[in-house]
Amino acid sequence: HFIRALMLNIMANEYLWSSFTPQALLSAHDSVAQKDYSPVLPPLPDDLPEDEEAMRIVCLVKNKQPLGATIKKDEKTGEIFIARVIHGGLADRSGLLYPGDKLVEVNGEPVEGLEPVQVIQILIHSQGTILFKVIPNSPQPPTSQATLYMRAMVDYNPLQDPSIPCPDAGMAFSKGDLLQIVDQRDVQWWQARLLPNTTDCAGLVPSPSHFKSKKREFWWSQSYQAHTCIKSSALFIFKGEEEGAFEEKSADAVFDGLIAVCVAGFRYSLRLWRRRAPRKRRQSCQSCNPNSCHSASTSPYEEVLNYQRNRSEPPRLIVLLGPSGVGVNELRRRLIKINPNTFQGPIPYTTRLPRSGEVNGREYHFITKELFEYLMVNHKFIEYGEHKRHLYGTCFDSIKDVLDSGKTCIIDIEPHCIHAVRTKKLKPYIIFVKPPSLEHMKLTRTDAKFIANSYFKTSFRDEDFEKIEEAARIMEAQYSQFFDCVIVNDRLQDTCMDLFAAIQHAQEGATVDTSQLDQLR
Ligand SMILES: Nc1ncnc2c1ncn2[C@@H]1O[C@H](COP(=O)(O)OP(=O)(O)OP(=O)(O)O)[C@@H](O)[C@H]1O
Repeated sequence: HFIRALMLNIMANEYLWSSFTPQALLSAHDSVAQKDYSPVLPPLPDDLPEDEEAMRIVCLVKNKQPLGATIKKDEKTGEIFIARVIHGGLADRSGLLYPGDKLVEVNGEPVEGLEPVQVIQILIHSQGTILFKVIPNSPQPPTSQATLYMRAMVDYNPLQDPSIPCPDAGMAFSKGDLLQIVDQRDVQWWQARLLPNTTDCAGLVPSPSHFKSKKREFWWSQSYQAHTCIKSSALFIFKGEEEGAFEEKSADAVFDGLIAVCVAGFRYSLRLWRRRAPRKRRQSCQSCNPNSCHSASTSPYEEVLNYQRNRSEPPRLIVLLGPSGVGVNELRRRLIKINPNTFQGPIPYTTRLPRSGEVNGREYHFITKELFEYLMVNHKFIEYGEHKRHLYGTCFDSIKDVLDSGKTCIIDIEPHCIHAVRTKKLKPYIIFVKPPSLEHMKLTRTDAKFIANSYFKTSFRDEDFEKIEEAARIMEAQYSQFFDCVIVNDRLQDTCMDLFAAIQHAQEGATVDTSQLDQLR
């Protein structure tokens, strides 16, 4: 006979036994009392019959920690077994209860013929100590599994999932959450912890295979839309009636206050294009590029690694995105203006001829239409479009040039281009610039001007703030799983500081001069 006893604390009111499904949750709140035992426990039974099967007796004393196990009934034999031991729970840490162990008695009451829910009731109504008598499952080989880290691409709520074996043992998560996958032995149900709380008891989450087999069920609030690629002919085009609102370069000068290399015309053209009603414009995109499609799947998770930058590596690409008018360009411009040796934007490509004073490779890379189209069909652009019959585009090579120079490349993109930049090489750090409350927008944007649909700079009206807020909500609902950081653009100076700190964090290991922080004010 193999008998082991363990004195554990349990508190009855902390039980999670709320599941009354056939595979009911067996979860008590207890912990190994390593040191002091209170109350003093009764002696272990010494009158065990000689012919009894090998048994293990586990004596528990209630406290606040979860037992972390589930039970289920064998429908054929009526026997009750431990179905699952949850990683990090007491059962797991004690090493005394294993999946497959047959439950014989709880507090001296035989469980034979009982339903799992009745077993749970015994536990709920138990005071002080609880004695489990189990017939151990055959010894299980120790498992050595690598811990995986995943980013959730969907929201999940176990309480709305009819397929989970035990909702109370499930773990809810939201898009963008980081999960530590601690147990993948069950192909359908993984065990995971929600980072950064690595000491918590794990919970059940659906595995990707489960997701595949259950993807039609309602609990996946799947708002992610796989990117649709368009043919190279689908450029965004400024037609006659929109032309002439500004001379492109002078408009940059008006808007940005400086005509710098980093704020060249494509940016402005792109912003004009973005002003067009979505139904009028057609998106260009890059997501068919095989190098960038790895993340555009409909998998519920995406594997991630802890990033520790090697100093010999180029800095990560910094991507800003946010609803139009929230201040993305203002923030990018300020960062680059104050730290031109640290930050830079990519030089755009264009098919138009250089104007007086413009230098190839400074304001733009001036190239032929044939070359532009060649680059386009070969997925070399993140975004591209046509303005006044000239093509403009942001090319991956321009980003690479900045990164190779050791500077941090900052770009701002439309959210549908996220997939294009999410490559292992660029390791983009995606920062969502979020508007503050309507009230704060009104307070802080009193002197601000933005480009309205008419393409003329104008002051913000209340309805513009409402549109920004609504656009931010939609963007967040659809793309938040890709955000590495969210920064609320309330007071401009504070936002600049936050942005600077976030970029510094992203480039951990990089030499970002913090003495420049004051200049951002
Ligand atoms: N935190 C802020 N406080 C006050 N004014 C701000 C703040 N952020 C931005 N602004 C001002 O709001 C206006 C619009 O900002 P900006 O042009 O950067 O918007 P955007 O997000 O880049 O939009 P788009 O890309 O559509 O042009 C500018 O006048 C800018 O100076």
